[in-house]
Amino acid sequence: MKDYDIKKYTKRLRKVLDDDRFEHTLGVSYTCAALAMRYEYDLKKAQVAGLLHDCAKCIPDEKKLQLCIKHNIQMTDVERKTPFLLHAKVGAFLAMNQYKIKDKEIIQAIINHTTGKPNMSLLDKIVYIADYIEPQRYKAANLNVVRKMAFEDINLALFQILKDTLKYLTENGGDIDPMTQKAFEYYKEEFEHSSDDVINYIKKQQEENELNELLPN
Ligand SMILES: Nc1ncnc2c1ncn2[C@@H]1O[C@H](COP(=O)(O)OP(=O)(O)O)[C@@H](O)[C@H]1O
Repeated sequence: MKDYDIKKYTKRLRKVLDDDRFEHTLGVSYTCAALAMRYEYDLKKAQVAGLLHDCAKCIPDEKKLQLCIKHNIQMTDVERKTPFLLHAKVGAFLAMNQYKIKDKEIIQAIINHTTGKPNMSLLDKIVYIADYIEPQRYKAANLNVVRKMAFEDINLALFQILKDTLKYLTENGGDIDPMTQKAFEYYKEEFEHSSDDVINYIKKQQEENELNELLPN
């Protein structure tokens, strides 16, 4: 197994992230580890990917843009207009160059953690989902359902998060990176009956008397 110095990464992150982001980062890392246990993925790699996913989050937008130009990191039009999205690519760059991460799956998972993408790897899915469900999160739609679903059917949980994120972004205006829509379409095709699956899943939970308030009668 590769040697990842989790203590050292954590120490550095404590310095470069604000308090809330640091707490979120720890939550994501532990949730990644829990999902990795469930889906038999390498625990250390999942923890490291979770730990580093937001390592560029507290860099000001202007600086992120400069770093992309300086290091020839390709930007899409949406990223140029909405530079907070660049924390994913800049984070992957820092993971490689400052944290000396060489593992391609970890780097890819950092790149994909904000928008998702079609045909995500298991680690991509673990980080993307952990970012949404980690214990400190409280605002997103259907959180209780998705938290449980994530440990029962990872693809269904992924699909539901993509769907709820697109709904949230559409309702709240602003630019939407088309990659999330592409990811949604990809997984929608993969489960032709996925909407039914999600509704059936929620109904089952209702029958178990756990989540009564989530569906209209
Ligand atoms: N396709 C997209 N286009 C624009 N914004 C997006 C897209 N997907 C996700 N976001 C938004 O990007 C923001 C940052 O996401 P993320 O990287 O997960 O950081 P955070 O941990 O702050 O939520 C979130 O508010 C999310 O709603």
